[in-house]
Amino acid sequence: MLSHVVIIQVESSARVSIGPVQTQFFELDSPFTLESGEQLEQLRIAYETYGELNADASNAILLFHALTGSHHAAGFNPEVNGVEDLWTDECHVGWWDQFIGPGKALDTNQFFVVCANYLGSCYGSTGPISMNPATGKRYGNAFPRITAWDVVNSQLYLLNHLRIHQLHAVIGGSLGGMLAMLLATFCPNRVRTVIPIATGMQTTILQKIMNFEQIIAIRNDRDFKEGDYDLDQPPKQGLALARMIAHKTFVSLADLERRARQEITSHNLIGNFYALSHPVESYMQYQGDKFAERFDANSYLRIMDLWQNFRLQDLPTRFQDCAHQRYLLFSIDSDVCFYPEEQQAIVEELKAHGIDVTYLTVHSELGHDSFLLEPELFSPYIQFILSGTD
Ligand SMILES: CC(=O)SCCNC(=O)CCNC(=O)[C@H](O)C(C)(C)COP(=O)(O)OP(=O)(O)OC[C@H]1O[C@@H](n2cnc3c(N)ncnc32)[C@H](O)[C@@H]1OP(=O)(O)O
Ligand SMILES: N[C@@H](CCO)C(=O)O
Repeated sequence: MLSHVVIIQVESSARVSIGPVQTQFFELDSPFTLESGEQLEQLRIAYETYGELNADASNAILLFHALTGSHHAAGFNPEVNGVEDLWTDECHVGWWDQFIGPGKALDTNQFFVVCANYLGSCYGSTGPISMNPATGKRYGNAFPRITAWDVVNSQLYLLNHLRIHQLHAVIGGSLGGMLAMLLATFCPNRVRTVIPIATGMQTTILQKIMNFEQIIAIRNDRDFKEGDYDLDQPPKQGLALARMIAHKTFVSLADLERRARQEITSHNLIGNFYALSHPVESYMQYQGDKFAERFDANSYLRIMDLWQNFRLQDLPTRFQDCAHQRYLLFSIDSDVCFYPEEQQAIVEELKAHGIDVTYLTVHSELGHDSFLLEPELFSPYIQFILSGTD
């Protein structure tokens, strides 16, 4: 009965949208040094904010998007300056619109929410499609390798610019959860509450294999040209295949079958020996093609690279400085991208270091992407922990 009431509240607040929002840009006024020691002459971070920062800047929440998301987390943003060519209808409504707004999980009546596009991505932050000041041409393949720390560090500069020295909370799902934990453990004094969702402390062997397959899929596209492709002729087939490889780990098999309409939109032969024979093939092909229209291959490879090499280092030492933090950690029981065992390992590590953790496994039929699609499963708990006083 009680959970029924909660669900009704979330559904009714979900109708209250934050409304029109605009992309903002932060530009660092000096070169940005990457973890590798290499320097980016210019650093630009695209971001959005929702709600108002209070007088003592104590109500800020930093939200990390996942692998292919963007800074556009809530409301309606019809365009992103400079990258219109990668901006599709799918992206107009923020990817966490159901979680952010008045009365929602990240309640903008109380909190100031910041979401920034990853360094290296393709939605407005400096990345492979940006102009290289040294050559006057787009970086493309010349864009350097980046690490998870580089993404986090770039966002710390943004927080400094916004005069936010301590976050009320940092939150993220999937790869975004890894970045949230990285920030929380490497900069413990800047974070009070940590909310990682469906994530892990290091890349698993299965993820490494899946990611490697995707990297090879892009590399093998003849249009890839070792990364020196023309943006007018990008390696769409490789990117589409990469998305198909990944998508089956983001969506449960049962839900994939349900999502695929009983229709095969293209009966094209592959070579002269195989025609699409099942709606799920048609659906997967469509998902791949749709993704190839909205993402840049070099950006995808940079983000894959940082995921492949992700590992939270020196945890025993780092957690010693995190005793003041509290965690709300979520597993999704049908997740085959970040299996619940990975979050259980996080819980054990936190408990071993005396860090306060609330651990919840939500039941979903949808798989890993549940955290993007089912606000009613997460929102009441997020609201509860965010409203806790220090
Ligand atoms: C820049 C941005 O922020 S992009 C938007 C934000 N995105 C992110 O943050 C990434 C995370 N988001 C996602 O991965 C996705 O949006 C999800 C998983 C949450 C939802 O995926 P969707 O593609 O919207 O939904 P779903 O998986 O049900 O697929 C529906 C599509 O498949 C098509 N489809 C269904 N069955 C078939 C079939 N048999 N054959 C061909 N196409 C089919 C539908 O027509 C529909 O097409 P449309 O997207 O053009 O309307
Ligand atoms: N499907 C989401 C989550 C993956 O972790 C994305 O593409 O970003």
